[in-house]
Amino acid sequence: MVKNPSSIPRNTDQKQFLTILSREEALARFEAALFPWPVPTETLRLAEALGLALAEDVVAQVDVPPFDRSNVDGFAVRAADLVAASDLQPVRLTLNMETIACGSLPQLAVLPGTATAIATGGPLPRGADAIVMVEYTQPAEGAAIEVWRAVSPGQFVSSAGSDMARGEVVLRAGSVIGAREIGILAACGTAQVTVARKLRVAVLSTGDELVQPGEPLQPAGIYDANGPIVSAAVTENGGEAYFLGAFPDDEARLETAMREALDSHDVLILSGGTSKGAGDVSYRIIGRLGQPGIIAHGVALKPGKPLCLAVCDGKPVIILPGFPTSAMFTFHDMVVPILRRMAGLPPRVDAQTSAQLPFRVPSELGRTEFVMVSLVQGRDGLMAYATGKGSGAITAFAQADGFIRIDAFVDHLPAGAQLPVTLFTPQVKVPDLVVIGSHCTGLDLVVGKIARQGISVRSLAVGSLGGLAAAKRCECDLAPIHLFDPQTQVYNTPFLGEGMELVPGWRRIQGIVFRRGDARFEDHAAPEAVEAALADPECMMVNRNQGAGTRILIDQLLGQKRPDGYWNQPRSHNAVAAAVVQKRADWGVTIGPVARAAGLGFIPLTQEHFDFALVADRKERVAVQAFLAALLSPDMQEALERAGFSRAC
Ligand SMILES: Nc1nc2c(c(=O)[nH]1)N[C@H]1C(S)=C(S)[C@@H](COP(=O)(O)OP(=O)(O)OC[C@H]3O[C@@H](n4cnc5c(N)ncnc54)[C@H](O)[C@@H]3O)O[C@H]1N2
Ligand code: MOO
Repeated sequence: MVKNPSSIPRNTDQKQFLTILSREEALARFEAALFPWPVPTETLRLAEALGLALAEDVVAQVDVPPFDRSNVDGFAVRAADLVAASDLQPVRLTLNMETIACGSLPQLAVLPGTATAIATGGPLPRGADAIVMVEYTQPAEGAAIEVWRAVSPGQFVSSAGSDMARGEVVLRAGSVIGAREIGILAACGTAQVTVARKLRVAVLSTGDELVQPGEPLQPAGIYDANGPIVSAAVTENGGEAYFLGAFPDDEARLETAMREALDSHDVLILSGGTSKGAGDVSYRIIGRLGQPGIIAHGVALKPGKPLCLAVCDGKPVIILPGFPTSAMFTFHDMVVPILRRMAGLPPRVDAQTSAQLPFRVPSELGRTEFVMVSLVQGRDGLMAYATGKGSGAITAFAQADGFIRIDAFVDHLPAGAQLPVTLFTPQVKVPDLVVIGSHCTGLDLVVGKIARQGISVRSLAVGSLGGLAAAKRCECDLAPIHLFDPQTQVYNTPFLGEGMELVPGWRRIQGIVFRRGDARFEDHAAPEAVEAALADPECMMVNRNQGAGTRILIDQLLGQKRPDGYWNQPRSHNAVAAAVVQKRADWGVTIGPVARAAGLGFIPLTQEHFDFALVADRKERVAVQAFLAALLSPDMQEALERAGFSRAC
């Protein structure tokens, strides 16, 4: 990050920055500098070894089962005695005077013409070669049984070593120990195993602006998301994360922290400060930490270009880009394979599926681009909606089902392209209800209610027109819309396509927001307030983007006027409120609930209709019915009113 204007780097400061390598080249160089790496091992009790990889092959020290064992309750016999046994001609066998239970050692041999009672799991007595099930016998006079079934030799007997034989390799080095592996080890009497010990990974965030979650956010502060993300991702991939905190861009302090981290850990992962800002110091420190130092700084990846990979005296040091989505993506794509190999774990296997793009996806030439996507079921298969809000947005990664890859020399993918999608989860999880269109905090209330009923909902914010297009293609159940038709002066209904029905939602009051106490607005009606704002050259507005319903309203208010701030055109209601709260603007237009939540003054302008275009074909689906019932329920109507929305009459 850049601290102050005087520290913005001039060209001469930048010669050491970013020699961009391809992803493959960067990985190959990193691996060549790091491996062979002596996997650190430790010997642990079985229960402690869960999730770790075996460092050595495990050889069975005993036979399993250790003796020939009966698999059923019945009688140990000699098969030859029963060759002629049948329903009509049962064979009589004399009983030996013992019963072999589990754990009891047989004392008497089974001689021709005799049988010994035996339980499931009991050791086979000398002389016997098969078991006859108790169901095919009945007691006979004089301590004997009658048997009316023949048995073959070995029937219902597991012979010693048939499961695992002494000396056999039962688990190979590299196997990850789960419940099944623990079963194998316990069954052959192994109490301790030598495993690759968990990698000790030091995690450190950098940036003057970073504030730890739970602390108050100062002006221009940002909560440290990367620290917790990277720590959790290290743990998820079998490492032991040590989060050392967020450090300001102070070269001396950071260097001390990095040296200490490297002394006591196997790996050091930082985030932030890898790009071009003069405050970006961590990569400079690496040069002094050990040989060979930086291996790659700059990878032709999007997101993730400023990734920095280094090896300092045998230990990897990685600087992830500061933007959380870039940090998460580069960690999963470039760092996880290295960590797993260092930890003796097998490579991660990502599941794949195939899906179609609903929209054209532009891409930057020269960088392999990874675009996060959310999957929904379309008419002819899965559709992949890009969830991109830029690498600064954390939800792009968190809400995605997977990602698509766009080659470096492709500048866009056309709408309708069928592509492989790499999944973040082992299987595609198609949600019960899909809502695509405009977003509103009121929608969160309804979705929350049905989610508590166990219905999974995917809600994608692509704007009203994007929602209608998805509804037309049958990719969603409901499209939330708020579109005003100036010709008919009617909201939403004129925009419905074939096969769609209107489900009334709620009304949102659009109004002018201002900071309380501003005499240009306080206690004025809208026309006077706008007049006062336009008359004052110091008064700064914040606009909305083209295509937003709110923008139509603002244009009506302004007529031909273009006051200062007109070209600041954020894309959301909340951004308008934030601009006014933070004094980057003095007024703007947003909806009542957002104004109220931001503590701003509010002059109502008009009521906007927020409704749903329902895909009629999907109306009878259980999840759709649950949504409609939740929407109409009296408690939901009350909750919407409490949040500042009014009923659709
Ligand atoms: N002139 C150029 N500027 C930038 C370039 C470029 O090539 N030329 N690359 C851009 C790219 S791509 C990325 S990615 C970012 C990464 O920059 P840094 O790694 O130097 O990261 P910072 O500047 O420190 O921070 C960027 C951004 O992320 C926020 N951040 C940082 N750490 C955290 C954290 N732990 N938790 C949450 N958010 C964090 C930080 O506040 C900034 O908003 O650079 C572009 N710039
Ligand atoms: O490459 Mo950066 O990581 O996209 O924002």
